[in-house]
Amino acid sequence: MTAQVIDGKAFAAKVRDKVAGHVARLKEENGITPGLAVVLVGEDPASQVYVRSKGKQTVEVGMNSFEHKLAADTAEADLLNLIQQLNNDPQVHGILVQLPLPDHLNEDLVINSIAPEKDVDGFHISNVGLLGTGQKSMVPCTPLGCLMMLRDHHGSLSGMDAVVIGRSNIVGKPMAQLLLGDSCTVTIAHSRTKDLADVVRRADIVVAAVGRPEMVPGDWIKDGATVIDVGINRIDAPEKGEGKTRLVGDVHYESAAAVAGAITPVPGGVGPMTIACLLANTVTACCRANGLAEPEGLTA
Ligand SMILES: Nc1nc(=O)c2c([nH]1)NC[C@@H]1CN(c3ccc(C(=O)N[C@@H](CCC(=O)O)C(=O)O)cc3)C=[N+]21
Repeated sequence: MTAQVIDGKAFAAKVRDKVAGHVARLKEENGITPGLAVVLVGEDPASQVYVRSKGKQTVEVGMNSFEHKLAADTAEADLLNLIQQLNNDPQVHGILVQLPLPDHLNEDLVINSIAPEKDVDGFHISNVGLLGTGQKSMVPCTPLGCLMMLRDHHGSLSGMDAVVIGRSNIVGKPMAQLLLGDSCTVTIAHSRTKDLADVVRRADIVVAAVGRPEMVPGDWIKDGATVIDVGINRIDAPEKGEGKTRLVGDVHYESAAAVAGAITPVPGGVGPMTIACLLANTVTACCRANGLAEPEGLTA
């Protein structure tokens, strides 16, 4: 089987169009402009590029973007103060603190100081608990984007065998919760899993989120399975010239695409959906904050 390519870039553009429509309606009918605040601590160049692209897309869908860049040696109390200000700012409906934070800052403490209803990353313990108990919450962007693509491709996921490789709080665990919520039989595999190849071979849906370049080979994939590749790994590409690099996923694309039923590429798969879902979560948060009906098809 040669896999159908699930075009995350095109899907993300559709999600952004929907978001833009809701933003326009909020402005026109309610006089409200959704706002997203992004906090970046430190000068990591990759993070800077990424924060810039989030800000640009936020403005493109008609929302307000508030960027806060803090020095790498910012004191924890100062960061907590800023978050408190954003929590209290009625113009700000979503708050994202770019991770990872410098070592001297307590990530859990910082994340849990964000007002849960403004936590558009869905990382606050309240949102984690709400998701785990099937209650309305803010859902982490990357798993939400993966779920949207899976639902779009399959319609119902009920009864399917899903294997999530990776157990991070950011992707693996919430992804498993979402799949369970859609009535999949879910296995969470990780670095200590015995016979990982056999576990993956049973899966109708494979979500790879480990951050190890091309670690899942095609011969682990069941014929016709759907493969969602969350990994974004930059590796050397001497074939492109000296010092050149390229992006690869956690899945070995060519060999997996030869057996899978459908697969997401890297780049152009999960990555663009993550940002689109961040915008979607911001609109959802804005509607909830104002007691308005929330947009359909943009939440889990
Ligand atoms: N609080 C927080 N929330 C995050 O969601 C978060 C974070 N911190 N820290 C950093 C990671 C990374 N991340 C990416 C999202 C999209 C692409 C993306 O769109 N990638 C493009 C390729 C971009 C390129 O060419 O480099 C693609 O896959 O097609 C990449 C990386 C979100 N993160």
